[in-house]
Amino acid sequence: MITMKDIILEGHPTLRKKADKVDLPASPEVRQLAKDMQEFLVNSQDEKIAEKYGLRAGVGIAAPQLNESLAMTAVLIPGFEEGDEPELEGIFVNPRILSHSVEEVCLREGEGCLSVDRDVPGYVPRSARIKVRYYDLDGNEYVKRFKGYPAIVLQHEIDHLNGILFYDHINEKEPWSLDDHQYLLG
Ligand SMILES: CNC(=O)c1cccc(C)c1Nc1nc(N2CCN(c3ccccc3Cl)CC2)nc(N2CSC[C@H]2C(=O)NC)n1
Ligand code: NI
Repeated sequence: MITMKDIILEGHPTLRKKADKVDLPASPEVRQLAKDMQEFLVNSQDEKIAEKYGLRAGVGIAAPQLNESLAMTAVLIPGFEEGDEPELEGIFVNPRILSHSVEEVCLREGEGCLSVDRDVPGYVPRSARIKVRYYDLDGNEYVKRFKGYPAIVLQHEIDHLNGILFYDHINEKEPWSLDDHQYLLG
């Protein structure tokens, strides 16, 4: 199982690389990596398992964070109530943002990242709505639109595939400022 020692931290060069495209249909190794990434997210969100193994909770993880420079990310955003089906769950292979809104949203509390083990305060402006083309492990193509928290999480994870970290987007001079096309979420 993946634990925090497997997740590389800022300063590691792989986090700043553009990840390679995944050959599809995916090899058994890539399928196993995808499975391990999904399992990590489930474990990280389970209070008992997270506590037992010292896992930081996440709703997304990208292969480069495991020092695998591959364009693949796993997302698991739980539903609002216990027992609800997830708000978003899946493996996104070779994702590409095809178009996005001018309007931007920020998480009210800022963002955290499994590869950044410090607090970096400030709003992280992201497109409020995105249209994403991606593939599944068998090579089937999908084009879907996302908004709200799922859109934020997907942009955070797709950034990892392009060597971008969340704090690259924070306004250095006024980290908690918003201009007139930026809104708070949540
Ligand atoms: C500095 N202030 C903050 O971080 C911050 C502070 C407060 C609130 C938010 C909302 C913040 N922001 C933030 N909180 C999250 N989690 C909230 C808790 N949750 C979780 C925790 C426990 C069980 C199950 C779950 Cl689900 C896991 C996810 N996740 C992200 N990000 C940024 S996009 C990718 C995503 C990610 O997975 N990061 C590791 N940001
Ligand atoms: Ni991250």
